[in-house]
Amino acid sequence: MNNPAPLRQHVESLVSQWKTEDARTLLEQRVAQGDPEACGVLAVWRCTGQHLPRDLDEARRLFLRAAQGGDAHAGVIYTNFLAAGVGGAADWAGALDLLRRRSAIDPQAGQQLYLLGEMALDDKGDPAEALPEPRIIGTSPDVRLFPKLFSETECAYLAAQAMPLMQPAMVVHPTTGEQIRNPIRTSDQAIFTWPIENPVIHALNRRIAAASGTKEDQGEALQILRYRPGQEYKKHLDALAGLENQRVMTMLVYLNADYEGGETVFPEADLSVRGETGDALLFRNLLPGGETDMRSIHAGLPVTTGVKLIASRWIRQQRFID
Ligand SMILES: O=C(O)CCC(=O)C(=O)O
Ligand SMILES: [Fe+2]
Repeated sequence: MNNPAPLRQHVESLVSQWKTEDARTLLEQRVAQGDPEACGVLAVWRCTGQHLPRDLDEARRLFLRAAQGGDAHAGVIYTNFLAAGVGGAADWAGALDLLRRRSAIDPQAGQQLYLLGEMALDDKGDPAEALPEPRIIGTSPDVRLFPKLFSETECAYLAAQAMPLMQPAMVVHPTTGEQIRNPIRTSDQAIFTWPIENPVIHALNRRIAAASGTKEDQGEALQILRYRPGQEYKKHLDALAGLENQRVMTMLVYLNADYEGGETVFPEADLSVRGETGDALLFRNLLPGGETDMRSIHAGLPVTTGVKLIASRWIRQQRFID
């Protein structure tokens, strides 16, 4: 009988001895024999680009095969890829169908179906009804606030999903492009990368895209930021020097309001914003000609009491592949 655990252990042990080629050959042999465990491991390698060139299409096929062989975790990732069109065409109806089937045994799937049922969505997962009209907060830079873009339930859901994933927030190093710790940004963050961007998070990303007049695939992964007392995001520009596909806009959604301090401020424009739960702040980081708008410099002031939670999405000029 096939016992999957030893394969994973064997592969890990080969990798730790720098025998990655042997591990890869073993996995590929087992994949050829239809071993779901091997499909699951290789899918993760293909998805992350660890040990093998990254290939999202191949990752998606392997997650499906692993799922068909009974790997529930691979099934979750496959559903997420299908909903968001990662590694192949999007199939929103197909993803909902998989969620429905899983909901019999997986409360997370049931919760997602409930939240999606509360949203008015079209057959692609886009908002089917008009979004709140934005209030213009400033014109240079362009800053607008969409009251209640997310419901209280959606905000609470994002916060709950993010909590177990919280890690110290990073910034991009200006010359190497690496993610580094920096006292400019002392909050914690959780990032909903593609494998964990479930259909609810995807539908919220589509709502952000619709409100900002952009395509969903221009957005970087949605991040949840948590600021405890004293934590802040010091003055910075979201546009980064040297990016070819620049961060044209930023959308911040306030997930709660029971804290003090923590305003989002634009010192050059003399603006200070404090959203209610579900309010979304959209601002432009670039001038119409594409250069960085230095007036878009902004900060999240230190929280003084309570905990501030926001969702943040940096939106690129064109399709963004992480
Ligand atoms: O926390 C805030 O209010 C600002 C967050 C921010 O600037 C960002 O996520 O880029
Ligand atoms: Fe920012």
